[in-house]
Order: sequence, then structure tokens, then C-alpha cells
Amino acid sequence: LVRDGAALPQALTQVFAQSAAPAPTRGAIQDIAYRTMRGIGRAETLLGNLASRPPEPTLLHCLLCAALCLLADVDDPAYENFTVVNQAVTAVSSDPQMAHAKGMVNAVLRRFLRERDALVAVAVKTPFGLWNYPVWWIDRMKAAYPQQWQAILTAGNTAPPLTLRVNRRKTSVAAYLETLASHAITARQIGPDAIRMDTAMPMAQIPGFEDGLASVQDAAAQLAAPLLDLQDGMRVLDACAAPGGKTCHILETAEVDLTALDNNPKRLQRITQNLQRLQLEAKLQLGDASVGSQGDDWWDGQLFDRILADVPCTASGIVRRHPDIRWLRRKTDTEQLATLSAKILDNLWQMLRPDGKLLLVTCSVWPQESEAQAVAFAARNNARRLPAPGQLLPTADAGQDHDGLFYALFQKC
Ligand SMILES: C[S@@+](CC[C@H](N)C(=O)[O-])C[C@H]1O[C@@H](n2cnc3c(N)ncnc32)[C@H](O)[C@@H]1O
Repeated sequence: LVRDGAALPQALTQVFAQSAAPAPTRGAIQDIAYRTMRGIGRAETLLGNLASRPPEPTLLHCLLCAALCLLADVDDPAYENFTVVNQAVTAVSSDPQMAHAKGMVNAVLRRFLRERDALVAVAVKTPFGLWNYPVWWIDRMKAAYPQQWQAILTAGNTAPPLTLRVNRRKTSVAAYLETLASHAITARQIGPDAIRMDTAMPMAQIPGFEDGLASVQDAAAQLAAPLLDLQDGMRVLDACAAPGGKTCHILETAEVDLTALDNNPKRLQRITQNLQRLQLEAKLQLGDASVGSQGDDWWDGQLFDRILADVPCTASGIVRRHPDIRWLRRKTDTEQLATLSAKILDNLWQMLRPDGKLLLVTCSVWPQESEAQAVAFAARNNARRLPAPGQLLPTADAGQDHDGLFYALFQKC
């Protein structure tokens, strides 16, 4: 499904909707799918060297790649080798379209295990086999970050930690850390409201989650609300708001009159769910952030004190959380999304009061969507740039673990 363009979470939802697999099996399927997204460059390279011709049908190719991903991962093996081989052969045997290839699958995987070191040594000589990203992505990263490109690609291939945002309306970081300790859960503070768990767990098992004590949010994403410099009573627009992570953090931070806008009705519903769980209130608005400044659409004509523009982007800074993104994006997406975002920013600027502040956020590391966008926007609109973190590169450093987000703050003169 991902090869056909579906995002991995939606593909898994679709698969699980047609399956009677119990929860632990679903967990394993999900884990293998995410591991495969992180290792498919190497697996496809290995398969190209192991099989005399491309395995048919596509499902067989995908199954072999998933098995090779698991077998090649000697640093973090998920299963015993014999389990992977046996399960792959069983899966092939039980599918009429693939059953003919049972012997081939067995032979390919067993040969890989016998010659693993030599085969991997050959595969990692190609950038695709070494880094597990499309070649255009690797080349672009090198050009944009001549010093850091390898660290960025490496961080994108790590499994992300579970980071929480503590709801300061209901508790404090210190008190919540004690709550976690009382459940024998170890974690540490990595930001004003951010806690990094030592071990991941399903959301439903996070203590106090249903009562709104904490939410799942990366530490870099938690910088938006403080940067907005909010005061009680302000009129705030969160212009690309769904699923509402930053919306809720804003509302946890100050008593503001908040409009949460998004042009996707399904995603807008997810904001409602988050607001309900956290017992917060906002005006939800379905609409297009790139239009409306002439009072001809969703906007009521009243200026905002603060605007958060978390614009649509390639999401190239959050590939460790969404490892499918690198395979779904096309080279040309960056320009298209940057053009749309520029239109959104110019439109929103008209809705900001004099002296008001607009915060541009992207979860991209491509300069065209981030720093170059900010520079061009400031020049077009004569906007004053205020201090903000700029480009945060993704890092898996335990003390400072965060995704690759970009922040630029502007004030209207
Ligand atoms: C990066 S996500 C926002 C994440 C969100 N701020 C959060 O913290 O949870 C970008 C959002 O912009 C929305 N979007 C894309 N184009 C838009 C447009 N023209 N107008 C309004 N929303 C748009 C998408 O539906 C998506 O939900």
C-alpha cells in the first residue's frame, strides 16, 4: 500500500480493518512495518544481489524485503533468525499467489544468513543501501548540510522516544514524574513541560492520559506555545491546527480566545477529541488559510494578536516518527508546498494586528520551506524578525532529544 502512495498509518488501519489479528500480532505487524520503512533501501539492494530476477508478485518482493530488514538488523534484532525465516516461508506458503516461491524464499533467506557480513558489506557501498533514503534525498541533505548530513540521516533512522507534554493546568512536571515513578516508569524532564520516557508504551497505558494529565508531543513541537508570548485575553489564530497538539499546548499555557483553523474536516475532528480529553475550549473553523483576508471567507474581519502558522510541509524533519515519508515524497513536493505556504503566510499577515506576532513553524529541514521561506516572507511584507530557534536539526541525543522543526517569529511594524 505504501508503494502505491498510502501513508503507513492509514495503510495499517486499512489492513487491520480487514484482519482478525489479536492486539499483540497487530503490534508486531506495526513494528515490522516501521522497521521495514527504515531499512528498505538496504533490503532492496540485498535482494537485488540475492535474487536472479525481481520477485513477482509485488507482495512477494515486499515480504522478502521485510524479512531481510529484520535479518540484517544485527544491532537491534527484533526476532530470532529462525523465527523470521520460518514465518516468511509460512506466509508465502499460505498465499496462493506466492506459494510457488516457497523454495526460493527459503533459499534466499538462508543464503543471506550464511553470507550476511559479505552481502551487507557490498550493499552498504551504495548510498541507497547504506542510508536507506531515496538518492535525491541523500544528495539534497548533503548540499543543504555539508557538515551535519550524516548525523541528520542517522537520527532519521532511529526509533523515536515517547515524549510527553505535561498539562500544567492539571499538574506539574515534578508531580507527574512522581506519578510515573509510582507506576515504576522511569522518565526525565527535557523541556519546560516535556518529559522523555525511557521506554515507549501505548497511549492508553500512560498514567493519567485519559484524565488529561499528559499528551504525546515531541520536545521541539513544544516550543511553539512559549514562543508566541501569550497573555490572557488575547485573540489567537492557530491557522493549520489539526490534530491540535500545539492548539492544546497554547490553551494549557494561557486563557486565550483561540480559533483553530484547518482545511481538512477529518483532521479537524481530531482536534475536538484532544480538546475534550484535556477539557479545553477553542472555536473550530473549517477553512483555507491561504484565503479569507478580504473578509470574503471564513474570517470575521477582527484582527488577531497572535497567529501560529504551522504550515503544510514535506515533514522531512520528522522522518524518525514517520519513516514512510521519505518514500512517499517526490523531489518536486518541496517547491509546491513552499509556494502554498508562502500564500498562506501572506494571507495570514493581513489578519494580524499592528505589533502582533506571527510564528512560522515547519517540520521540515529543507531550507526552501524554512529559512529561505522566512527570509522571503519578511522581505515581501516588511516584517520584523524576532529571536526564535530557526532550524532545529533532529537529534537522538538522550538529554536533548527532538525532531527537526523550524521556527521563525515575526512582528508587524
Ligand atoms: C503540520 S500539520 C499541523 C500540525 C498541528 N499544528 C499540530 O501541532 O498538531 C499541517 C496542517 O495544515 C493543514 N492544512 C494544509 N493546507 C491548509 C490550508 N490551505 N488551510 C488550512 N489548513 C491547511 C493540514 O490539514 C494539516 O492538518
